Amino acid sequence: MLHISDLVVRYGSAVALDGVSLEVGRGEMVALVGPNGAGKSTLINTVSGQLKAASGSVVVEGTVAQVPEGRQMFPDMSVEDNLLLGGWSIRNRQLDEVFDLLPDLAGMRRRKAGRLSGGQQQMVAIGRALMARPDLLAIDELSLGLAPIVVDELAEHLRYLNAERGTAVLLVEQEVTLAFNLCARACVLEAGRVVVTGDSAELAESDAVRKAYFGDLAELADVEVSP
Ligand SMILES: Nc1ncnc2c1ncn2[C@@H]1O[C@H](COP(=O)(O)OP(=O)(O)OP(=O)(O)O)[C@@H](O)[C@H]1O
Repeated sequence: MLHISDLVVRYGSAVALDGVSLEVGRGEMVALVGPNGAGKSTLINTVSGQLKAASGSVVVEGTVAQVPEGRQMFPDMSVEDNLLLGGWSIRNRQLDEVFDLLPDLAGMRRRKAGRLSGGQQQMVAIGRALMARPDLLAIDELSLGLAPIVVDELAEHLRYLNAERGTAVLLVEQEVTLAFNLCARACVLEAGRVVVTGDSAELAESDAVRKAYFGDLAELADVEVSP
């Protein structure tokens, strides 16, 4: 449902993506990993339409919504009003549907977003993106600044969303163990190019991938990868 072909994106004369091709199937969860500056955010911002391609193509069959890096709440607005901002483009706003998927949000709907914990804000950011009823959810850094237990809970919500609604997920994630556990397939980017794309379980067992791209994360070989 997402077809990226030979994509080139530049910032002025600097090339951030240099001929990237990637496919995401309907209902598939794909992780995008790689070192700092590899082009992960650039790719996701191009998929969501915030950046323009210099050449190549991005085709999405359906709607895409992004959970931006840093969550980008309106801190003085309530959780509910933050969520409603995500539903501006559809007539029948989907608050109840989002509360079904993320029940904790219902209990905090009247609270100011700025008063919430980082994990709660991330849940609001996911809920806000879901208000657009996306076929593809593009998430830039799910775990950034969050405690592992909070991240596990968010990951469980994403698994549920994927299983129940068939929502595809493109996940940019620094925590490779999390990315590989959550997503059956992964794409490794480096310096604006795809180094390897494949089954997360196989990548986790690949010495070359571990040593070259994930430094000393040797425990990856022992990670159990969910189907
Ligand atoms: N607004 C910008 N103007 C100029 N160069 C940029 C801009 N944003 C990103 N870049 C450059 O583009 C390249 C890719 O950056 P990008 O943020 O997409 O990488 P990333 O993989 O998401 O990195 P990180 O993990 O640090 O967020 C880097 O060399 C970066 O310095």
